[in-house]
Amino acid sequence: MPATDKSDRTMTSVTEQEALDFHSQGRPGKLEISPTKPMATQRDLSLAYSPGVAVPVKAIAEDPATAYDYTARGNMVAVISNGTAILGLGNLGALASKPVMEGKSVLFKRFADVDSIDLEVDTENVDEFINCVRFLGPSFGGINLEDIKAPDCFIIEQRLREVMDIPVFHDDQHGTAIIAAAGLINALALTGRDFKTTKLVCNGAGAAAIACIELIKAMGFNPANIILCDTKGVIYKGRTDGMNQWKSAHAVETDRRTLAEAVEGADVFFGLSAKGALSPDMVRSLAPKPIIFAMANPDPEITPEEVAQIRDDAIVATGRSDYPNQVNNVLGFPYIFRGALDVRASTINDAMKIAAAEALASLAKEDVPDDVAAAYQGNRPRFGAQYIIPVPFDPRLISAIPMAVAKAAMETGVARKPIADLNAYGQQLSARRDPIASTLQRIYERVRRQPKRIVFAEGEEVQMMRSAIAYANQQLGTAILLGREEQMRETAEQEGIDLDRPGIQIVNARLSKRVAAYTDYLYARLQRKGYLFRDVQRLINNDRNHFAASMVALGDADGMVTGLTRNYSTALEDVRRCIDAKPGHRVIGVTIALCRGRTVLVADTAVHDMPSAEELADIAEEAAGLAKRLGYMPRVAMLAYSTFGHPSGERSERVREAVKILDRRRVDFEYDGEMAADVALNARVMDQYPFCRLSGTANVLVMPAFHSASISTKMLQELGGSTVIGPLLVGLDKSVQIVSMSAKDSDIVNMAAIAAYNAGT
Ligand SMILES: NC(=O)C1=CN([C@@H]2O[C@H](COP(=O)(O)OP(=O)(O)OC[C@H]3O[C@@H](n4cnc5c(N)ncnc54)[C@H](OP(=O)(O)O)[C@@H]3O)[C@@H](O)[C@H]2O)C=CC1
Ligand SMILES: CC(=O)C(=O)O
Ligand SMILES: [Mg+2]
Repeated sequence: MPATDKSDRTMTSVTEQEALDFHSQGRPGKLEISPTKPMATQRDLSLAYSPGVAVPVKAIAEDPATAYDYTARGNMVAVISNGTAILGLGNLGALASKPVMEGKSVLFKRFADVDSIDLEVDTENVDEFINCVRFLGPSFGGINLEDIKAPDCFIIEQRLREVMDIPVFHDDQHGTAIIAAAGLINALALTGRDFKTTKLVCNGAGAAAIACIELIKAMGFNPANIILCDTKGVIYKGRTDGMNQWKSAHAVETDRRTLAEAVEGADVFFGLSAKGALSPDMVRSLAPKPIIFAMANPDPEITPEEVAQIRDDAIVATGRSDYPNQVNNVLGFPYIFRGALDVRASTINDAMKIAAAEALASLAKEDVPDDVAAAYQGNRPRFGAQYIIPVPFDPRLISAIPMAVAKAAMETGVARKPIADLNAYGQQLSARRDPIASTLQRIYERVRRQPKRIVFAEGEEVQMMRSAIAYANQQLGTAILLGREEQMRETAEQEGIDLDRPGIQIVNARLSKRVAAYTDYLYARLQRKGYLFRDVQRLINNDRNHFAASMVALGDADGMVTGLTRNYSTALEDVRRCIDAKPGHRVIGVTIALCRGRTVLVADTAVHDMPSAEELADIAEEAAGLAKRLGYMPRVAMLAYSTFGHPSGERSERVREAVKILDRRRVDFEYDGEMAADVALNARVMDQYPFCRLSGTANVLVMPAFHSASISTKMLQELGGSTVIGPLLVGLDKSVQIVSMSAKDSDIVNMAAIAAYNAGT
């Protein structure tokens, strides 16, 4: 890892502007609420609200346990803070803590499919806080307390645990402790140490630190070998200044008084304090092969680069995602609550915490399979100093941790709804993985291994500049911004965008030495299609799409992304003047729709207006090919309004004929039709056609015409709450992707990554 200073590091992973834009773009903030039941008709309203709602009300009043059947309670966790210890930023108040709490809520959903809402409670008074939270029990299956300063957090958590009958879990304490313990188990094993004789110094004696020390002691770490420090130095027996009962419980007999004295010869340093607290001299004074967990956020007690400048025998972990060995509670809280909720645990006890830590530690020692390697940005990790703990995106976590937690809850008698079939539970857990996340991860990982040069054709657009920077920052390759440099720089300056960074190249079409080559190339293609040489010159000089597509066609770039300033079909026409279909292929658009854990590819969403039977068969082949490249086993449904001949009608004829053509072509994927969308997507409806050749519900839908494809995917996005990616252009001889005019930065970066992926990684 190159040596950079701390501020550089912060800036190279994401810029401050990127962080603000990320939070403000679209709907401000990071989460929204969406209903799980239809609310469309009078009947829906009668069921969901009065009078229907009275029935579950009475049922719950009679038997409170039925609240788990009739309401969202069982999968709902509140993330609650008063903002008195926001990360390592200190007491910045309840309101300022909201971005962190929203973030924790979305991580619950993203990683473990736990629904969550953030609640910021505007009081620093412990009793007021407790009184506010204690009455919220009926709303939630669990309470995740966050970023509340010590010692208040200890009192708050203890009292709430006593009065509430659902898990109350202070994440900064126990989440952190579980992850740190897992990392420690592995780091000790790697350095040949054990819990009994290792000497550990923990800087910080707040929420996270006290809980870490308590957990590792509960796991067998020798209490006499742990020294705790805070802002006043070593916490020794007899100290009175700045003490409280929680610190006193860990005070030791020692004549060391400062952190510098404490760390001398220590094997392990835990930092749960503040940025920069561990000095280079202190690092020097640690024992051979020291273990340094600098866990303060967002900036650690010392950076891995700083340690590397001093010694090369250390195992270093931080709380950040942009260094190896991220010891951060994000690895824990989503999965721990998943397991606790699934068995309706009344609490999260030590046995469940230890089980989670051990499961996490074991996972790091396992071989990393292909689909998991994607989460590691292409560097398949092997258990060792740079990989003591899995990354948060590791898709195995959702199976391993909740299972361990649920089992421990059952074994210790706190599970109110024990799981009878643990195998089935394991499968349910894997099904909760977000499928597109792993698909996109795979794409990003492959591109990182073979970075590509992608032209961002509308380089003067602010969104393109931001996306290009994100593309380069994510080490996907070189982002080439096409446009007038002066204009670009002026806009960049106004918007606070720094274009002079590695991975960004600016190409000014008018000044490019390649203009003549591109003009000759395009003229040769268009001269018999009614274009004069000067028409082509104008296209190359004035039109970014023609210039960019010619760059790609002549190998000056590997792929391109465009579409922000022109509608899809116009941009596609521009590109098609410069680039043909791949020999033997047909150019089509495929949209990826993700809804409720399912991914379906819909085609053709871009090119063919009313495809013939032959064209429908081609579309099926192209879409199935893309599905395979994305790692899916295609099951293609040829859609129509009718199913296997009923109702009969001329419009379904083409689709039926397309199926026969696929039969004749003997294609190597599953397909059938014609069928209606519900037959294709609903297993119970499909069962009514036992002769249907699909082995399961379809994951590729070939639409009978462009209008049905376009209308249905747009409806899915707007009404169905689906995430929709695309249309992805498939079948072109060179790699081009066109975004929609309303694309967000993240859409553009995804499309650029897909263009890079298709460019032959
Ligand atoms: N990686 C992870 O997953 C997590 C990391 N953390 C990080 O741990 C840190 C503490 O968080 P938390 O426990 O919630 O906060 P608290 O406010 O509860 O505790 C902070 C503790 O740090 C001590 N401290 C602060 N600055 C220094 C310093 N320069 N030298 C020595 N001690 C210092 C304080 O000392 P005193 O008692 O004297 O005031 C206090 O004991 C934060 O940086 C936070 O981001 C927290 C949770 C999870
Ligand atoms: C990670 C976390 O919860 C913290 O730093 O506070
Ligand atoms: Mg926290």
